[in-house]
Amino acid sequence: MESTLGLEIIEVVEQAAIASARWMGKGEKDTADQVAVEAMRERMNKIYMRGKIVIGEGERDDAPMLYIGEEVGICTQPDAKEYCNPDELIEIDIAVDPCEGTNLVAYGQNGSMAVLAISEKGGLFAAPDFYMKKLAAPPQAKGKVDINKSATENLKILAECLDRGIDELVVVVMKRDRHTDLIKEIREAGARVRLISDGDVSAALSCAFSGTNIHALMGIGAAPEGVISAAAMRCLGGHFQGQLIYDPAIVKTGLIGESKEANLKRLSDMGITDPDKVYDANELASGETVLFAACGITPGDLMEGVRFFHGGARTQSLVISNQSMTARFVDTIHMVEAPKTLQLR
Ligand SMILES: O=C(COP(=O)(O)O)[C@@H](O)[C@H](O)[C@H](O)[C@H](O)COP(=O)(O)O
Ligand SMILES: [Mn+2]
Ligand SMILES: [Mn+2]
Repeated sequence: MESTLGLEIIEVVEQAAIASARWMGKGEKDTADQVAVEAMRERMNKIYMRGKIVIGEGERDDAPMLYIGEEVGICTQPDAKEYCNPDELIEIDIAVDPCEGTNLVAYGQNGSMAVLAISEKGGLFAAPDFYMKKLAAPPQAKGKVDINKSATENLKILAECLDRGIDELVVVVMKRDRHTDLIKEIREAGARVRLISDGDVSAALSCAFSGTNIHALMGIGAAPEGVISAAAMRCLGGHFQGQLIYDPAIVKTGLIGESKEANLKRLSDMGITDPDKVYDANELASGETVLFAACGITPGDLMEGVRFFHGGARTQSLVISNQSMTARFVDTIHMVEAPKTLQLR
């Protein structure tokens, strides 16, 4: 599945990132998101593939593009019969977040990216738009830290695995009221906390790379982003666990506004029999083939943001494959017209 797909999806995230970056710092989060969605979809529909969106835009708000269930790829288009035989292609599932960190883009802050994950049909957990309690950590701690343990215990384990003191650990936590106790506990255990306003995919991913000075992600973010993070962490051999959060009282925000009972019913209707199950990366991204691609919109810990210049733009992306066992950083110059200069770095 992946030989040319791995290359094409770089362009998919690049185009989304470039489109969104034009709205960087303009205070218009919806536009920054919408243009990324349009650009991602347009480029995706040029790929010779039979894809279906399993994690996409607005599960419940009737999003017009990249909605869950939308078929994407040139072979799913109305005139497809003219140039491709869909029966020759395997069906693939796609999870997208064309603008992960819309607030970050709108306010010119670091850490936003265009991102997607791909697997064969059924290879990605079709998470509902619920919250997810997450624990991400470097490969050395895989299977040793545990989301069921306290933050204090996990920090002790992490320090041992990384052969450093707890005071030499940095944990990323989203700055939310629901994390007040967690932040207190991490600080009391001796570790340092890096609070982020948005963008926990970038934080999870950063745990897999030493040199980012990020050693764990703890706390509750969105479930779809958890699946996308898990896809990358599975390929990178990092630790990732996620547990769905369905009780509005725990998250203390309006996103899952219904009652706990209604949310439990919704999970049961989806066939989720154990709502409290802790999923690991292999379960959230269980496919034989898993591909992940991201392109920085604003600068981040792993990638540069989009930089525009006269006649073009420069992007940095990351494409990860569990088949070729590669994590490839791709630096691209996009030439809209002949540029006056092309800078080497
Ligand atoms: O920050 C995020 C926003 O993503 P997006 O809407 O695509 O710009 C994500 O990384 C978070 O995982 C998540 O969506 C968030 O924690 C849920 O929102 P909130 O209720 O504000 O915590
Ligand atoms: Mn997001
Ligand atoms: Mn988004």
